[in-house]
Amino acid sequence: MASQAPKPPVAIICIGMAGSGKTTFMQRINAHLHQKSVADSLSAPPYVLNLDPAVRSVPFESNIDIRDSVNYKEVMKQYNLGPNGGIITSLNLFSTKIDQVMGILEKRCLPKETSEDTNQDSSSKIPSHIIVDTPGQIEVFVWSASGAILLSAIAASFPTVLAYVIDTPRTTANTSTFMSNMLYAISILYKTQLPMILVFNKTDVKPETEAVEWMRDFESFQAALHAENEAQESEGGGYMGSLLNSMSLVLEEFYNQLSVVGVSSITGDGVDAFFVAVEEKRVEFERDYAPELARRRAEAMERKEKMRESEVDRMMKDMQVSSKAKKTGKYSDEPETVSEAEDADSDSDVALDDGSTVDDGLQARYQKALQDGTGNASGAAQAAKHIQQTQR
Ligand SMILES: Nc1nc2c(ncn2[C@@H]2O[C@H](COP(=O)(O)OP(=O)(O)OP(=O)(O)O)[C@@H](O)[C@H]2O)c(=O)[nH]1
Repeated sequence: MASQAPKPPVAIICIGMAGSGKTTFMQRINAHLHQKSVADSLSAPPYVLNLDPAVRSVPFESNIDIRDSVNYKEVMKQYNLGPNGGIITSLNLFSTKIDQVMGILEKRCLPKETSEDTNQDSSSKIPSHIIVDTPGQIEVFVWSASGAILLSAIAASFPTVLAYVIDTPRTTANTSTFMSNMLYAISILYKTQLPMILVFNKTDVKPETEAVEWMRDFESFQAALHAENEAQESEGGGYMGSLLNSMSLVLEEFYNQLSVVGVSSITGDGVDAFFVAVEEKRVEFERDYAPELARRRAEAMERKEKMRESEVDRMMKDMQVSSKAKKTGKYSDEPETVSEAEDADSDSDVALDDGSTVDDGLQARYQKALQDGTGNASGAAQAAKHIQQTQR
């Protein structure tokens, strides 16, 4: 029986606010996938990318690390930049090497050409997941051109899922912090157009149940909001209260698009549920996102092709002008002498249906007028006769 071709790995991009626990979460899922690869011996360990140039040390080994190519401190010094400018510039420099990065990723992570040999050795195994750590300054990654280049390049080759890591105790401290974090997640979802999993981290400190309830049942969010207002003795919560109230209704649709899991990166609780959500999102990516990505890519290619064609047209016109100029030594199409103007006129004779030209037609009319000696010729013919006689 033919063995099933291995599926390409899912790329998990970990994003989240500074201190939400991205790096600890990465360490946890990395360890989980290493154990899995040893236990089932079907896949290679995960392929790990670190895209945070400013991190001092990471508690896991990366296969590709932005810090190997770009020295963040040196970038800041050389370009006289602050911390955020340094991160953006480092990402920009790294994104210029995206072809090489994707070349390595595709070589290491995509299934090899199928061979008859079913005794695959360990070197032919591919990882089941690619995991990517990103800078804590989300906006620097998500809203920068280089972040978009990196994300779209990965999503073009692999099913890609965003893991939005949330600090549960801090986010559920009050309704407005919770709402701000959800709005942030929405903006990332719409900016990246990739499937997203909300990872409520640090559940060993505070479980995710309250947050999930606020998402799934807007009445419970409104009850929490009401309780907060009462505690603060502000009736109805003023403008903020009514804004949060309306938001909770509007966001229902958004929440339905998300998978939500509670995880403790310290204890490992919820990691299995996270990988179940990743599989769901892989299916969603292939069903909904990949065709849309392919459509956008085809549109971009078409635009590029049209632009290239118009450039070629312009270039051809330029070349015609310059080859004519080469022959004549002149760079303008305007005739400069009378004989040139006559040449140009004769060049521009318009061909008629019977094979004659407009000029031929004029000649015929001219002849006819000459033969018509009875005096009933038209004014033009008489003028022509007169010219002929005077030229004798
Ligand atoms: N109790 C608890 N603490 C956690 C958990 N995950 C992370 N932390 C702690 O949260 C703090 C921040 O974790 P990091 O992993 O460095 O967070 P980060 O998002 O990578 O931070 P930046 O690199 O600054 O963006 C550390 O002190 C971690 O030990 C968790 O699941 N439970």
